[in-house]
Amino acid sequence: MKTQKTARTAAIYLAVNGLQCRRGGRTVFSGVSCEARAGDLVHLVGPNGSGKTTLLRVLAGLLPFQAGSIAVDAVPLRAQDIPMTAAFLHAGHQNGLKKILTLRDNCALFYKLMTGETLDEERLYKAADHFNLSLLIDQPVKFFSSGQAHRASLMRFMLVDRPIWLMDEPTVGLDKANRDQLKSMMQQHLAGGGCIIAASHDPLGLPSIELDMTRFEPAHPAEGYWS
Ligand SMILES: Nc1ncnc2c1ncn2[C@@H]1O[C@H](COP(=O)(O)OP(=O)(O)OP(=O)(O)O)[C@@H](O)[C@H]1O
Repeated sequence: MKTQKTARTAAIYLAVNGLQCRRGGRTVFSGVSCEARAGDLVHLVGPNGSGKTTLLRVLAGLLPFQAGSIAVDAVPLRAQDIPMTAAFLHAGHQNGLKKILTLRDNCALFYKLMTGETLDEERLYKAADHFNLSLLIDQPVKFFSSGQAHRASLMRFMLVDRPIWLMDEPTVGLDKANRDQLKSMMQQHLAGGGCIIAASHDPLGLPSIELDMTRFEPAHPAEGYWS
């Protein structure tokens, strides 16, 4: 097994400056500035529609931005760099699991796509055990409950090593035991020098820097709506 390079160093530093994003012909936010260093958890808060998911998707390179800059360790990300950046791992509302495949095959596919390498059993079971999914490893994901599928999505953070985690509502649908497992996974990542940007209406139960997205809403939020 080739050892994955550990990208987590004390140097990791995400700087977002004056970011603006327009969707559907209207400005969702402008002037978003924040920074996260090794060990920082940035908690995005704000009511429905305030732009939390949009910001995470912009950082993940899934949506373009119209003004401002994103830099990792002082290296600015240009639009064309973002899909290939090794810095981020994003989990959005959609879990990205192939329903017809087993959990094992989903993880192997994800790992191959992210690293180009073959997933080994030790890494697979370590992540599955953490979210109590080992007994389901050979089940097609279509038979999973929503909480099990969400845990399957979360366990992928343990499969690959990316310094900056982008998590959209990571606690949703988790029972108490699995919320604790999520918290310990996040804690380990932060202690290892990673950083996390997480959108959540729930408290995350960890020390965090709060970023209230309502600060960046346009002055006339209805401008540009279809009706
Ligand atoms: N595909 C889209 N096209 C155009 N506008 C969109 C699209 N998806 C979302 N929006 C708009 O972007 C704004 C921000 O939405 P976003 O999903 O980022 O909010 P959020 O803070 O994550 O909300 P929630 O708490 O409900 O998850 C909303 O006003 C929404 O209407």
